[in-house]
Amino acid sequence: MATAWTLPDHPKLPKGKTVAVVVLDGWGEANPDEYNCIHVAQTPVMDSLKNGAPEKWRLVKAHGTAVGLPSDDDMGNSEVGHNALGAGRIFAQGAKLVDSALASGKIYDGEGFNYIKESFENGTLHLIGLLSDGGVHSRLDQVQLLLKGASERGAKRIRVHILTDGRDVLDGSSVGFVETLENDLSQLREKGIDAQIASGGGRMYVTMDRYENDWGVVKRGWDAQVLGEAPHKFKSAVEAVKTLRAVPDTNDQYLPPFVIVDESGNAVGPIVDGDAVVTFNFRADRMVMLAKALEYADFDKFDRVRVPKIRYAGMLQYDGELLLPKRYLVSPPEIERTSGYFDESKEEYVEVPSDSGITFNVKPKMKAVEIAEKARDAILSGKFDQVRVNLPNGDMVGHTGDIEATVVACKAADEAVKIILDAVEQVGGIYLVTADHGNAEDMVKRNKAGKPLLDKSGAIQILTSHTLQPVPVAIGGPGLHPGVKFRSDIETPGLANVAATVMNLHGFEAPADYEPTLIEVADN
Ligand SMILES: O=C(O)[C@@H](CO)OP(=O)(O)O
Ligand SMILES: [Mn+2]
Ligand SMILES: [Mn+2]
Repeated sequence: MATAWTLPDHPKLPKGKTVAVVVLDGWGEANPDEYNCIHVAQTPVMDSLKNGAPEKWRLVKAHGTAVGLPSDDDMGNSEVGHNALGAGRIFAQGAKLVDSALASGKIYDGEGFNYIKESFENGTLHLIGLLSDGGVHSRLDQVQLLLKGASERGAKRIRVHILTDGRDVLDGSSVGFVETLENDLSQLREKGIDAQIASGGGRMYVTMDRYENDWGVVKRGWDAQVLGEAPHKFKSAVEAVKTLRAVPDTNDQYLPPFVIVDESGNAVGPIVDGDAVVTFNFRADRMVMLAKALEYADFDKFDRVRVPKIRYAGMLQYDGELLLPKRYLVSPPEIERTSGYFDESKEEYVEVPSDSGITFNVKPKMKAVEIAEKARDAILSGKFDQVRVNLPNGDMVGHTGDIEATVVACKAADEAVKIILDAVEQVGGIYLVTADHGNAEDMVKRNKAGKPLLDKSGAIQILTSHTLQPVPVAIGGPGLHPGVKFRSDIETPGLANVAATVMNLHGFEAPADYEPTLIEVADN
């Protein structure tokens, strides 16, 4: 059925104003202290927006159930935050869909599981993914349930290929996750199932690259997982992670690839013809490159050396347009009628490539100025009704855990906002500034009372991850109708309320099933 895209006119707000939607990545609101890099940094532009509270500045939820995650203990992330921003409604996201499918057992009735199950009799089941309870890309408890479910349904030989995290969870937590998994696998072995960890590596250095930034990352994983080859060989994964972490300047995110070998030095779990493979991340962006390597017959991104004939399924389908992978255990959320990409002839996408091969604390300003100048030019061109821009600094530098660098990053993002708002001013436009989730506003792990936690050596525990904090939404600009202000009757809005708000700023009413707009227009 053709979708009707026509929106009703807004009864009071005019059309034709250029609207700039600025999304600050990893920019939440938290108590001002020394671990709040946004507070420590000089951010005069964002500070002045905040002075517009409560009518022109407010907070919205960017985590948990407000963005379709299983619980309010789940921090926000880019995928779910941008989905809520674009969809204007709350759809259950990957994490939640997998939870439901596992709880109901439906995951085992689906086409995807039945497909891989064919290999259980004579082949090995390989599980590849991020070993963590971060809940951004994957969750350990889901892997544990899948191991149990698959072994109860005939998997006799299982190999797990782990990627250590340290980005959504504390650095150093890899050891505990590996110990937990080893314990589960040894229980399976007691039941006569040949189950072991076969390979591993840190997520940012092995396998989980994204946007085709560096295929070398995926190749390192391929060599270990498929070919059974890696520079480091260990008898056990606990030993591997402990030994590799002891090398100065290493961390969970960047552990080098390793394989587990048997008494004779042979890799215990290369992927061979007849095996089944499941990539257990539910989030797509950092698994889709491996999915291509596993599934495509024609593939020229690196030399795969040996391409095993396998039955492969993703936890979810990672790319709905490429239908990749063809088989998957759980169907991804069906998000329709979004305010996102729908007409190539009317939209232009510009990517300013990030520096590659560095950790962003080395260059915390990133390409903020370049990005802001592109946005400025787009606004000044008069060609676009809406210019949407993402400023990555707070998040990408926040993930490094480097507090000083994150302060520099926040200042750079603020300066970029200034360039964009100045352009809005020049064209008589409107701006809406928000963020997709928190990160830079809190760089330390805290106890329930909010006190920073110390590690054994008395140092603070650095928080590299996103947070549970709300994010700001600010509106303004010379084109904003003078009567527009934030409503006070929506008590706990979230990112999903932003889409209807933006539609109003363009002079339209949002579809009835969208989450309500944040603004009202006072008569004057
Ligand atoms: O880097 C990533 O993959 C995630 C954290 O795991 O961050 P974001 O959601 O901001 O992309
Ligand atoms: Mn983000
Ligand atoms: Mn992030």
